[in-house]
Amino acid sequence: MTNTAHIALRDVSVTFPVLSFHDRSLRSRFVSAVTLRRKPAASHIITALNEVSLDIRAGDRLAIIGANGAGKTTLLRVLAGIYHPTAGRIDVSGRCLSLFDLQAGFDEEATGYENIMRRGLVIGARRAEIDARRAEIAEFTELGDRLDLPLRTYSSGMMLRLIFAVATAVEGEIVLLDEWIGVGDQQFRRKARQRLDEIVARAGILVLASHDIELIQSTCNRAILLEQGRIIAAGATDTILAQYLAGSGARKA
Ligand SMILES: Nc1ncnc2c1ncn2[C@@H]1O[C@H](COP(=O)(O)OP(=O)(O)OP(=O)(O)O)[C@@H](O)[C@H]1O
Repeated sequence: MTNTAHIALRDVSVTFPVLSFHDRSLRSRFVSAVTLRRKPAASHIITALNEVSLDIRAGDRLAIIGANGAGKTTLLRVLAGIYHPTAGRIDVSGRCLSLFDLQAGFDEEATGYENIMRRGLVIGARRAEIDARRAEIAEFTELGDRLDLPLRTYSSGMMLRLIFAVATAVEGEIVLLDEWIGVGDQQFRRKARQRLDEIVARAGILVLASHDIELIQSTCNRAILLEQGRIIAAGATDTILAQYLAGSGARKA
């Protein structure tokens, strides 16, 4: 299953039209209504990704590197199908397992067990698959009877255990990840890291968006450097990391 995964992006751009506070004000909406302007025009267009072209093939462990706001999360969301490109084209062959956007799909009032299903569906699993793995997921969380209680009664560490257990029980040929390795207490963290290593080893493609240099070096064999939504460098991990670190040093100096 691991050698057919492939992702191709051609000139992919993602823009967000943003209304300022003024545009959203009652007065502005009233003026729009009486002048029959349907919607106030967006006062800013934020370009989160700008003509990104990229091929990711089986065996690639790709790091997405860049400063805050460079477009890393946006690119992960495009790969996961959460955002559609405003322009350009994306082709993904292979099943994506999205291990980012941690809070998505959870309901505070639902029990741990109910949330296992909700979250599983959000990250791309099928209902039957989650049902079949329910006991295994529950065991991995080590939360026992607390899984019958509503999520609002959980500590943040307990919540992370649940998120992690669901995420890593699902198979994916393409694994999309950001830097949330440090889950839970020391004992759980060891177990989590081991589980994550297994998933990455099985996946055809790993895409990791991170600021964690050590994690990138130990996990990835390729990297791209994003700046203001554009790929400004691509190549071997060490080369691209060196370029990024030299650039961020220069920015601070
Ligand atoms: N929903 C949105 N609406 C408007 N602008 C957005 C939205 N999401 C992202 N942006 C903008 O797009 C750009 C890229 O954001 P993104 O979250 O992809 O950056 P990032 O590289 O992941 O940053 P960080 O390292 O800080 O997490 C930023 O300028 C951000 O403000």
